[in-house]
Amino acid sequence: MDVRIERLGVRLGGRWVVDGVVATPPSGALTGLLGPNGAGKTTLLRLVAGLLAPEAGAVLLDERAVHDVERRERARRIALLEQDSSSALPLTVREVVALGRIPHRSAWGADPDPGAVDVALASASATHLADRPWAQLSGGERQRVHVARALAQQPALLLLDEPTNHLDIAAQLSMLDFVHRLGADGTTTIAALHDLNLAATFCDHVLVLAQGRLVAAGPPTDVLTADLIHEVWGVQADVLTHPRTGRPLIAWGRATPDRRPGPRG
Ligand SMILES: Nc1ncnc2c1ncn2[C@@H]1O[C@H](COP(=O)(O)OP(=O)(O)OP(=O)(O)O)[C@@H](O)[C@H]1O
Repeated sequence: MDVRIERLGVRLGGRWVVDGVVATPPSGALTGLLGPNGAGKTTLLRLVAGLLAPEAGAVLLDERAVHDVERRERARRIALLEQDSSSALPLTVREVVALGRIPHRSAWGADPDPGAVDVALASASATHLADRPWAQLSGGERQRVHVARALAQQPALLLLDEPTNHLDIAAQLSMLDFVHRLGADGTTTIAALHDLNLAATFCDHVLVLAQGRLVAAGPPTDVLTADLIHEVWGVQADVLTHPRTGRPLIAWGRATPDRRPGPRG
């Protein structure tokens, strides 16, 4: 799916928390949405999903404003994994993941891809949890299931808010690798991530937000420089080159105590 973000802005609590963002995340690729706490990442994802109405600008999906896309089509084509979306559902894990298939079912309940739930469970390293009661899972287990439910939806646009939260390192790597490979089928993914090394390893493109504004965009190798990291996060870092992947490899130094992160310029 093609996504175009045009001078997008919204105020919450009287403050512009997304402010004049212009971006075109590449289609069929994984874009990392980066920025300090409170930068506006979640708000931007909700605007792109059409869950929040902008006060300025627009989000265009395949050249149509997201609010003009009919609800059922949105439910089928856009998946949003929200942060800490927990609930006490009296369901098994397999049943929770199957909720992601509802928009695809025919009027009489048939699923056009009966294997989708199993593929999604495997992609989120959650196959072994399939028959467990959802309510009894640990935080990381629940996060795997949330990711699996979003993947089961087989969306054209996948929006992930901190999908690696609570996951152990093996689950983080295999999930991001799977999500990256979805691009080959044309899925456009935007993932808010805090781990800049994971973003550097898996993302084709990154958008960096600070105080609601877009301060940098492009391939991680161009964007994730020591200067940018210092300006946005107020942290000293050495940016090396990964010996195998050629991607940036960030070695952390110290936070600069009196540095307030903010937009560049
Ligand atoms: N309903 C609301 N009313 C007022 N302010 C809000 C509301 N929702 C979010 N904000 C503020 O908007 C700013 C952006 O929040 P958002 O959740 O988008 O940031 P984020 O980049 O996702 O942060 P984090 O990395 O901490 O998850 C924050 O300062 C937050 O306090």
